[in-house]
Amino acid sequence: MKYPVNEVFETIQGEGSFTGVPALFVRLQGCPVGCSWCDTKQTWDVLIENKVTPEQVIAVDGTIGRWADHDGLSLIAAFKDKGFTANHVVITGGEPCLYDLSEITEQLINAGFSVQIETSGTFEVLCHEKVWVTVSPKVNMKGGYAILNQALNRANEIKHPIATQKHIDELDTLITGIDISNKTICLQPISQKPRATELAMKTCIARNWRLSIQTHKYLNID
Ligand SMILES: C[S@@+](CC[C@H](N)C(=O)[O-])C[C@H]1O[C@@H](n2cnc3c(N)ncnc32)[C@H](O)[C@@H]1O
Ligand SMILES: Nc1nc2[nH]cc(C(=O)O)c2c(=O)[nH]1
Ligand code: SF4
Ligand SMILES: [Mg+2]
Repeated sequence: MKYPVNEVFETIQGEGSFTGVPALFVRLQGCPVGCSWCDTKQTWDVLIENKVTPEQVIAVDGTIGRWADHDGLSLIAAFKDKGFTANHVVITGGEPCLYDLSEITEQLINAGFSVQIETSGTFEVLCHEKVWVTVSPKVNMKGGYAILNQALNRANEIKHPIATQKHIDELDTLITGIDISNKTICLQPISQKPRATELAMKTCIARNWRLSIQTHKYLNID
C-alpha cells in the first residue's frame, strides 16, 4: 500500500513518553481536523499538483505541502541510503490514521524498528499490535469529528494539548469509562504559552500525570 509522505527526517523525539529518544519521523500528508493552533498546517491538503517524486520527499524538508507515494519498504531503503541510525520510527502527520497503517507498521516492525504513531484519535487506529500509539485527542474542531473510543482504548499514551482549564475538563470527560490503568496520561501546553505551561505543571503534580513539553521547539531542531 502507498502512503502520501510529506517528509522523512532523523531527529530527537521532542514530545511525550519517548522524549529524548533518537527517532526517524515519517510525516504523512492529509488532515481534515483543522486545529487552529496546529504546528503542521502544510500537511492538511493532499493536492495532486503538489505530488512530487519519492526522491524529492526524502531529499528536502516538507515545509511546503508537497508529498510523494511511499510504502514501508521504500522508506526502509531510504533510511539506509540516508545513513540514518535511529531505530525508533514515529509516524505522524497530518493525521496518519486517515490511512490503514497495518502494512507499513508490520514492515517496519519486521525490519527491527520500534514504531510509534502520533494521532488525533479522530479515525480508527489500524496498526500492528506492537506499535506504541499516542493519542492526542481533538474535540470540538471545525470538522465536528468525534473522538473514537477505539483510539482511546488502543492508546498506550494520551497526550492532551491544553491551554485552559476547559481543556482539562474535556479530557476528564473523554477518559470517563476508559480504563487508563495501563496508559500514560500527559498534558502538553499549546504553543509554549507560559500560562498553559503553568496550568499543565500544576495539574500534572496534582494528578500524578506527566508533563509533555515540545522540547524540539526549545532546542530549535526539526
Ligand atoms: C502535528 S500533530 C500530528 C499528529 C496528529 N494529527 C495529532 O494531532 O496527534 C503532532 C502532535 O503535535 C501536537 N501539536 C500540534 N500543534 C501544537 C501546538 N501548537 N502546541 C502543542 N502541541 C501541538 C498535536 O496535538 C500532536 O500531539
Ligand atoms: N523533534 C520532534 N518531535 C516531535 N514529536 C512529535 C512531532 C510531530 O510533529 O508530530 C515532532 C516533531 O516534528 N519533531
Ligand atoms: S489533528 Fe493534528 S495535524 Fe490535524 S490539525 Fe490537529 S494538530 Fe494538526
Ligand atoms: Mg518540525
